[in-house]
Amino acid sequence: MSSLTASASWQALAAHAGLARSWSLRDLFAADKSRFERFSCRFEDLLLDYSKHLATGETLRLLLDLARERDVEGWRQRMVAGRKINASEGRAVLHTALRHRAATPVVVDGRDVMPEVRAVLARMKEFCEEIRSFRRKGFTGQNLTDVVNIGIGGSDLGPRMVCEALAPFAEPGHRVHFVSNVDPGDLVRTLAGLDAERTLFVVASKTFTTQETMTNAASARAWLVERMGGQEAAVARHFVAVSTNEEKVRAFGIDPKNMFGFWDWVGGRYSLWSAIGLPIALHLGFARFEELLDGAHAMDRHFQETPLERNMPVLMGLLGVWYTDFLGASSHAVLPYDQNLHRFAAHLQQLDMESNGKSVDRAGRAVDYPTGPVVWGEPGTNGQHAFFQLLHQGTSLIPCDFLAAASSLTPLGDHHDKLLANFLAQTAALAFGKSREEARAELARQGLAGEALEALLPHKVFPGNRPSSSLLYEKLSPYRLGSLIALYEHKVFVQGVIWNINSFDQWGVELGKQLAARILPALAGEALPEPPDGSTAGLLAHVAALRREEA
Ligand SMILES: O=P(O)(O)OC[C@H]1O[C@H](O)[C@H](O)[C@@H](O)[C@@H]1O
Repeated sequence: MSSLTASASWQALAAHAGLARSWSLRDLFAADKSRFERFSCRFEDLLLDYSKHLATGETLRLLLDLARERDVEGWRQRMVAGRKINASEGRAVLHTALRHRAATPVVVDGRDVMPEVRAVLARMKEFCEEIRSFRRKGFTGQNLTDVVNIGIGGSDLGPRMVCEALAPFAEPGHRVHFVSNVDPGDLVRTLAGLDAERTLFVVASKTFTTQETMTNAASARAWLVERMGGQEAAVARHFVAVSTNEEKVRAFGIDPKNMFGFWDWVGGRYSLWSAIGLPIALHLGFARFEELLDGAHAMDRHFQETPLERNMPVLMGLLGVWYTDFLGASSHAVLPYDQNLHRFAAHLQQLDMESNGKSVDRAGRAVDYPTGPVVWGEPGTNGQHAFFQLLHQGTSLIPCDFLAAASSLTPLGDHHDKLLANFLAQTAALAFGKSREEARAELARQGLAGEALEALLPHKVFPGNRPSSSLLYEKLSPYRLGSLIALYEHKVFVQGVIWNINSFDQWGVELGKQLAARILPALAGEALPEPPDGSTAGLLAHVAALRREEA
């Protein structure tokens, strides 16, 4: 047994979970008229309603015991103080410094990192103003109207999600595009609609070695140079880089004066607050980017300063642990009833699954408890007409997060009321279901009786007790979005601490990269130094045969 599963608080939760299986949310609400007040928490205009969870006051008490026993408060302090909590890479974890808006220092290895952070922000601001005012022109003197971000993973998902979410705040004049996939279709289709003379490329890569990004960047550069009559000098006017690796940026042919730096203490999936957020600032204006940082900083302070009982990321993290480790859930759905957030789940997938998809603890020992769940989701109401059937009547327990704004950024007739009615209805339907008796009475009202009624009845029952959190805010804004993203970052952190894993490395993505590099020559018809496994060999042979047929 690991020290976690052997701990008193874990054992108490395991015993308590036995009781949870007989609870009904209808009964829990009936027994406590103030359940909503007791099981909700506020941060500014953001409300977390966690009353529709399979949890009692005792559950929360035991989960908070677990959090204290695992020293969530100590780890939190170590993270923001710049201690090297990413031990397998020997790095500090300081995305909070990127949005640190106070005048106080943040020290790593005895050095205050804030002057550098502010210096890069100042350069980003200046660059944004030059581009947005059209003072900085393209090589042929044209206005630069289109920005293409070339990056993948953390160098794509965060900025892309934020640009999509905050598009209603964008001022006209500049369009932002994102290219991530090495599939030629991504770059080819994006470039097809663009005029090279008016296009600025942002090559975004922490390492500046990622195969997809380097391949896309090289092809984009070739496209540009060709359209500029072979003049390499055009690259300096049309390419900037965002990276931690100046040497590789230089080797690629981008002058470091066109580079925006960041640091090894920023994880890729936590990097949208750094210069990786440049496309956000170019799209929305630098002031909006700063509002995003402000919102995240406010959530950082809430996370650091609020007692665990009322601490939103702590509560969300603990409820996730409750379902994953004690009630057998293996997935978690994120369902924004806010179309602006249509890429939110995609960003959270990397944030959560790359952080907590681990099966060894900090010391490298195999864990004997489930860790990070599969995170997935789509915006409502679309999901209702697709996969909600399984949420309501399937055999899996899938806790859900619903996110909704009280008011729309783009109001139109009664659309938003209908959106909210659906959000409220779905969370209630999941929690309270429809009993056999209710279904029977409904069918009888519809004129059914006897065998026909009995045959249909089981299909019409909704078991309920399907848990959800609701996150309700006034209206999406750069500030509110910043705080929502930071909320999830800290939720993931809390869970990583409980599970005693390093949430900040990602060794699991390396093997596939190594094998792809080994296999690549075979696709160009070269013999491999070592024969691949039988399946790979068979698939390669089939690719070759299909290509021969095509030729
Ligand atoms: O920014 P880059 O160095 O190009 O990395 C891009 C992405 O690829 C890697 O394989 C990691 O899995 C991600 O964490 C990272 O965000």
